[in-house]
Amino acid sequence: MKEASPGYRPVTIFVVVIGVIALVALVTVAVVQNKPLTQKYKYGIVLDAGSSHTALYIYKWPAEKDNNTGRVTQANETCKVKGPGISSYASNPQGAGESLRACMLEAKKFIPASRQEETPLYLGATAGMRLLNMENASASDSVFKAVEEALDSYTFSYRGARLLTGLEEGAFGWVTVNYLDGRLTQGQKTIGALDLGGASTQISFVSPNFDGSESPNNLMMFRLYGNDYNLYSHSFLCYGKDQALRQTLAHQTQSGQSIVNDPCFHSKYSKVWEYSNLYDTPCVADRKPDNSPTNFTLNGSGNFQQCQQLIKSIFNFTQCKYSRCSFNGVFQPELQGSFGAFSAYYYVLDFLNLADTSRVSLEKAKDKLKEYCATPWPELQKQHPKTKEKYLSEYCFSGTYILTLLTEGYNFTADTYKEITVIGKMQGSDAGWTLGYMLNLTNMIPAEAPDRPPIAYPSYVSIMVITGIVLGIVLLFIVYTHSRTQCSNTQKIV
Ligand SMILES: Nc1ncnc2c1ncn2[C@@H]1O[C@H](COP(=O)(O)OP(=O)(O)O)[C@@H](O)[C@H]1O
Ligand SMILES: [Ca+2]
Repeated sequence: MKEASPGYRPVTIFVVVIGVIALVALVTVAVVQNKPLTQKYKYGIVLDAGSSHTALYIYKWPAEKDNNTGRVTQANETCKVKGPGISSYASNPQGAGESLRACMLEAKKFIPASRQEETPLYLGATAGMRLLNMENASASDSVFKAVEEALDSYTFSYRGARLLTGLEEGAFGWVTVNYLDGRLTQGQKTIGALDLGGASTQISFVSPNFDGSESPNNLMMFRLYGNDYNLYSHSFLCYGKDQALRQTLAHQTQSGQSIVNDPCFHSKYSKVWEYSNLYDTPCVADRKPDNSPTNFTLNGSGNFQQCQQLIKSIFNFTQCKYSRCSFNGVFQPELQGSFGAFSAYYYVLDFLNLADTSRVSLEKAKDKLKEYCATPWPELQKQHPKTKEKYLSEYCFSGTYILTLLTEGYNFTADTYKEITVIGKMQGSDAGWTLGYMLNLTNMIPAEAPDRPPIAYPSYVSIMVITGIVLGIVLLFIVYTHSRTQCSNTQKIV
């Protein structure tokens, strides 16, 4: 009877124990390395309240990687708020809040209900509100209040609406493009950022000798993933393309004339401007001529060179109290490295087919623009029947403004112009300050390099292979001894 039960020998038990340990190790390593198996996302919302319009961006990142590297991306197409920017609601602040409704409802539809309460919601306003604040501080306060009340009424985690400083606007644009390009985690060379808006424009880059000592107001210091950056950044208020255009118009209407022949607009183009409307911005208000008629008529003459001369007149190159300046007495260190140019740089240069700077040199761009500006307005309208008339009529001015700003203003040369990449989207996310702003406010870019994965990849693979082999041997061994025991028992019974 005793022999009938299969007696396990100590060596068998030992091997089985080793097998179980190996199995547990295998499962543990696999779980630690690959958790979780299904991807879950967290979300964040940023509203960019620009001078010309407001846009809503939704960002998403893997739920388990709040604090990890380069994983935040734009979740869907930008929602463009209908109507003008919030700064245009000075006389109807409630309207500013209500205008955001459609995009907020779209965000509610897009973000899973279970995530909405924890989803941070920010609104940042830029140069349009900076101008309104200068012009009429109580009106800008009312607009902010109305917008805050509206945003606070949604299920998201509302974290405030505020006016960004020009320095922040420039710096967060720089963070965005470098983050999306994966340049921050390993401390690679960064790229500079060029942002062109309607009311202001920003330039931001790291320059080797810039430490802020010459011009502390242009310094933004970052410590990201264990690397220190002394970023130079400047925002030129009134040098976004809409306000720059107004400056050129102001320049041409100083004697209160009723007709202006403007080289930055196409021949046979004509538009009536009200003096009160043109000068209704702090960028030119103090230059309003005393005895002007109510209106003036702008007639285009379509001449690139003359347009460039006119645009140069809005830059002041005479005074500079620093070792070097861009324009208007603003310090700018030596240009350094590559640049990414986005927002209106992209809209305009893309439309004009000048965005590929590696193929279209600065000289070629000027030639093409010369030809473009010389195209009569009716012909252009025929060629682009679907393009918004306001944009279409202004591309000659905007293109000329961009080339003049870059070369005369920032001192880009034919050589350094090639270093500019015109960017619409990067890895599916729009370039702009919003992503950098959210990453900063949610502390999603750690100051120090993040921890490595629990086990380095080569060790992980080795552990898996060795345990796999051990397990295999153990199983074979068990099967072998078991069948032998069975076999000898059978023989004995027989
Ligand atoms: N498709 C387009 N073509 C040309 N210009 C555009 C297009 N879309 C937007 N813009 C312009 O881009 C600029 C965006 O600036 P915005 O962000 O509103 O202002 P700011 O950054 O100065 O507060 C505006 O001048 C707007 O008219
Ligand atoms: Ca902008």
